[in-house]
Amino acid sequence: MMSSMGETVMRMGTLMGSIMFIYTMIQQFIPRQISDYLSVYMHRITAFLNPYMEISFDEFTSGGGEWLKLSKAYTAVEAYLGPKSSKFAKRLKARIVKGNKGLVFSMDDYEEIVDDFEGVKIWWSLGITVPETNSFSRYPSATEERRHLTLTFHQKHRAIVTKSYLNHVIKEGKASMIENRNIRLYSNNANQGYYEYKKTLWSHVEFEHPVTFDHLAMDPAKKQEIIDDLVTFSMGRDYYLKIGKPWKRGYLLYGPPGTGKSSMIAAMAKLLHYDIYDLELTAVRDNSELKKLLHDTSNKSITVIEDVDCSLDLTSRREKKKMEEDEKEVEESNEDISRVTLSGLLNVIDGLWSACSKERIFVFTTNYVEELDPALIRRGRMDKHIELSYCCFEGFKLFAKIYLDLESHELFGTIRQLIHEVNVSPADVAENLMPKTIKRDSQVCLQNLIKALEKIKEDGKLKAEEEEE
Ligand SMILES: Nc1ncnc2c1ncn2[C@@H]1O[C@H](COP(=O)(O)OP(=O)(O)OP(=O)(O)O)[C@@H](O)[C@H]1O
Repeated sequence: MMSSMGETVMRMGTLMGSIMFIYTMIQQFIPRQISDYLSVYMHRITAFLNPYMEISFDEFTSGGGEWLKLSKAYTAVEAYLGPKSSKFAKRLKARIVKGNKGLVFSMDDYEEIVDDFEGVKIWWSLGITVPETNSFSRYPSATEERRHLTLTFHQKHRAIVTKSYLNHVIKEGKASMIENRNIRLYSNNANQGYYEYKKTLWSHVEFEHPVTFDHLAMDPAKKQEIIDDLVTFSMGRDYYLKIGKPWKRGYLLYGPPGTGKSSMIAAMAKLLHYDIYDLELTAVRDNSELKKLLHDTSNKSITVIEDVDCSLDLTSRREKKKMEEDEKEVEESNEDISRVTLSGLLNVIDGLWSACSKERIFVFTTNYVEELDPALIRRGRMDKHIELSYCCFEGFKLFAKIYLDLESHELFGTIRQLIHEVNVSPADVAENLMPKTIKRDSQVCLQNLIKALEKIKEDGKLKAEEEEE
């Protein structure tokens, strides 16, 4: 059925081609006025005989002057067709695209594939045009052959194709582009490119942190609760629209050093496939620069302020300094100091502009939650407070499984007891359990950990005795 429809379209094309050929021949022997008059009818006849319509997407659009720029619509359609092409097209092109996880497939030139949308058949084909130009161009891209993707469909489906199908194609295509590209880690060390257009507020690297939620040692029920919360948020577009609130969520991660706050942020980004914007608040000059920076982040992203207590401390220290020194001196010494205030920060999280973006997550981390201003972390601003704490026996078992492939061992009992008695961070457990040599000797690794835990216990006792005295 599919191929017979394809053949029908092809036969139509051939018929139209023949009619146009005959018409062109006749045109040469008849006067101009009659030819113009006939051409109106020719279009009507061809439209009547051919019930199929075409929409095409050009690979390049004009970038001003002779420059051409890659069309966003074409790229999205190409991304949408990628998986279908690798499944159905007989000839494929494969290429490596910078920032993508693997090879990117697309259909080869003059290839055609069929798509089905709510029972409507749509044909996609990839064609090439070579621009006719005799002029010499300094910009080769303007004269090179250009590709275009064309979709053909029966005109009775015009409404469904133009209203629903194309929206679906662009949306899916963009989602697939995000899905397939590597996560990026941005930081606010301004990118000082030589050229003006290369200067950006954020610079980025590919984010290749291997940690996922599977690697995080924490209470399994709590872990699952966080995963569910994140997934529900990422699918909450309609919910946020319904309740009339911006589609954003704040997480406050707190706990002693080495309990996995940074690791959890990496796992969050991996789970949702969001970019991370690591905002170093102390490097931001003032509230208006902060606003610009936040404006410049993309949707589907996590903005992180690590050790937020330290960043905001700086503000109060500066204020004290201001009182101590005379105004002029302060101005000079403050040139390199951040003037970001708490209210400035609250404004960018909650202010009107925050409603202009979608799918944004804010994460603040701190080792000292009690020192934070309540206004900063009140529920609604930081929707979920997550405490990351000392290592429990479950956490140790996860490390033993990952590092040593051990489900159980006679030394597990001793370790369970010790972990119960001392406050030890997951980072310390991981560090002391990790094999020190390439050869993984489980017995030695477990004994190393026991020694470390016993030392922590001893140190704790000594400290307690000193305090008593
Ligand atoms: N809960 C955990 N699960 C698995 N690994 C952990 C956990 N906590 C810490 N680690 C390990 O310890 C190291 C340090 O952890 P991480 O930087 O995530 O902790 P942190 O809480 O952000 O520390 P800090 O407050 O000092 O920045 C990482 O290499 C990580 O692999």
